[in-house]
Amino acid sequence: MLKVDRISKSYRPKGWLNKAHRKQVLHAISFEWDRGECLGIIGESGSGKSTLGRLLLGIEKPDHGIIAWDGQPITDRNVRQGNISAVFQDYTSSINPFYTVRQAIMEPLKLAGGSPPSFMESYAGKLLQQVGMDESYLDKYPHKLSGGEAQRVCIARALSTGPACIVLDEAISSLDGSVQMQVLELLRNLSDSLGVGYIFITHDIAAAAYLCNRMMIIQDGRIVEMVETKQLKDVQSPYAKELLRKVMA
Ligand SMILES: Nc1ncnc2c1ncn2[C@@H]1O[C@H](COP(=O)(O)OP(=O)(O)OP(=O)(O)O)[C@@H](O)[C@H]1O
Repeated sequence: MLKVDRISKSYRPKGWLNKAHRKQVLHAISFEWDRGECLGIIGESGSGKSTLGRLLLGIEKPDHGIIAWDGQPITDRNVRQGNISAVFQDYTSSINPFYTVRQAIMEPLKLAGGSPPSFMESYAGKLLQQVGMDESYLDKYPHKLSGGEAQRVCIARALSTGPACIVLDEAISSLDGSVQMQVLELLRNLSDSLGVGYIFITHDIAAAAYLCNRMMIIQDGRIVEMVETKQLKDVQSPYAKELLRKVMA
């Protein structure tokens, strides 16, 4: 289980001559994520969603507070490995252009070490099938893939280490409408078949409602509401009500 305990984060303003105070981006964020669950983190641009995502992945450290996986600090690479992985919005820069699909999918396992090459050969094909692509893609390079296919490859790569949790940061935002729906369906099916859970970071409350069982709504780096998706229409905070109103309009 992932436990986020009163984390805060600030940044120095950009430009090293800029003497303005550090900007507080996250304020005392606390929540828990349980195995198998899909938690949506919803907020408008600049609310701190991606910053929170980077902290959850241990890419950056909070100024204060602790993020722990089964009681161990997430900043420890060994704790993250095999437990938590990520899919980002920009699938084009997520895949090394000189890697084949096979190499891209196997990259995390190779970095982790310990898997024999013969296993990785057959495993790459299996992962590709799990995301709805056939093995003919294994030797293709990323520029030959559509956006939806490239994002499926990123999902296969995120699955390769058998994580319990995948952090999806605006993972469908760059895809066309119908492809977004296909990827959402794929994520739902993978959760049902493999038991993998998600932290789904998005500005798109409708997409989150489709995939997530619970939603955390953040505004200016603060949690304003934590709500079960089935109770979404009963949100209390004016900000969450306004977000919902925009979707309904
Ligand atoms: N490395 C950084 N250095 C300085 N400021 C940063 C840095 N990363 C984020 N910020 C600032 O933190 C605030 C929150 O950014 P963040 O990207 O987390 O928001 P977001 O909700 O994900 O927005 P978006 O959906 O537009 O990406 C913004 O004001 C941003 O400029």
